[in-house]
Amino acid sequence: MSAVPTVTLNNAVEIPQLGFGTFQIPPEETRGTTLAALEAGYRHIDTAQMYGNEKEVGQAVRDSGLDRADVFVTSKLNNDAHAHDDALRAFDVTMEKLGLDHLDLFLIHWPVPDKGDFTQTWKALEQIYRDGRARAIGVSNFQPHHLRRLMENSEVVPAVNQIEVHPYLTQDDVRAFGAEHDIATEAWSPIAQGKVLDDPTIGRIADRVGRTPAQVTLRWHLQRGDIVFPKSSTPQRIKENFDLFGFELSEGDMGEISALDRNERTGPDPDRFTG
Ligand SMILES: NC(=O)C1=CN([C@@H]2O[C@H](COP(=O)(O)OP(=O)(O)OC[C@H]3O[C@@H](n4cnc5c(N)ncnc54)[C@H](OP(=O)(O)O)[C@@H]3O)[C@@H](O)[C@H]2O)C=CC1
Ligand SMILES: O=C1CO[C@H](CO)[C@@H](O)[C@@H]1O
Repeated sequence: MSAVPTVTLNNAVEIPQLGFGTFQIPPEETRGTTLAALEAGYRHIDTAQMYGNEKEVGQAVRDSGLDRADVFVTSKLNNDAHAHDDALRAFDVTMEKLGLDHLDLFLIHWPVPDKGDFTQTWKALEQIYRDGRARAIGVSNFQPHHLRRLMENSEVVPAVNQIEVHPYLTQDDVRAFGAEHDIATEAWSPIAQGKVLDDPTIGRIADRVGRTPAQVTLRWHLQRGDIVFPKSSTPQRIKENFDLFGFELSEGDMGEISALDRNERTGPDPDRFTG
């Protein structure tokens, strides 16, 4: 099994560049599916209060027999808990559900406008970070204007910004802003929930390198330097999506895939989403 590279976050914490996503895995399946991912070699699990499966993710991590220090666990704050004290309480509930003594990364899930000022929410996350209860804190679905406002009103720079990125939505501007400010980009829905897998360009490259369209797409993300966590409930795909380290895409392949950008989202637009 090849070792997964890590990305060094702006506070020196190391995060495995390839992880496992758990959105839409029903709670009753989450323990088994997450254990299958850990068994396949994944050491980074992405969940959220919104996904309703934190308890089962925590159960899988605890039942895996792995050292806690060897598994990187992320969760995200719900949109209805942005008030400062609500955020602190919601974090406590997350930790109770997970049954873990600390979290590796805690994110503000969305910069929702009507649920309180996210700079106040961020102060709660800073407190959690300073108390050592989360090793790193970050945001999700923030546009550069949200990040600017956050950084003007806070001390800790977010370690990551988790945004939708895939070949049909390459997000060059948000990623460039992150790179400039040492905020790592995490790419959610990295295969656009399957929508890019029938793309003829990706198919042609996959045929040429002898890999699947999903592997080619995930490899494209890794070579761009982003952090990814594809979701699958299918045992064979869980393994397939982890097997990304025995091949490389050429500069030409990378360029062709990046040129597929058509600014097409599978999820909500952060400037319109109200939670
Ligand atoms: N911060 C945020 O706002 C968001 C964060 N996320 C995070 O990102 C993770 C990944 O994104 P997600 O939206 O789940 O979408 P993905 O892009 O990871 O796609 C998942 C879908 O693709 C299918 N699939 C997975 N692997 C393969 C494969 N090798 N071949 C063919 N089909 C495949 C899965 O089917 P099957 O399961 O049946 O195998 C599932 O339907 C989430 O699970 C979540 O952790 C996601 C959305 C928003
Ligand atoms: O994490 C998430 C899962 O997907 C949902 C629908 O796209 C998002 O709203 C949410 O942020």
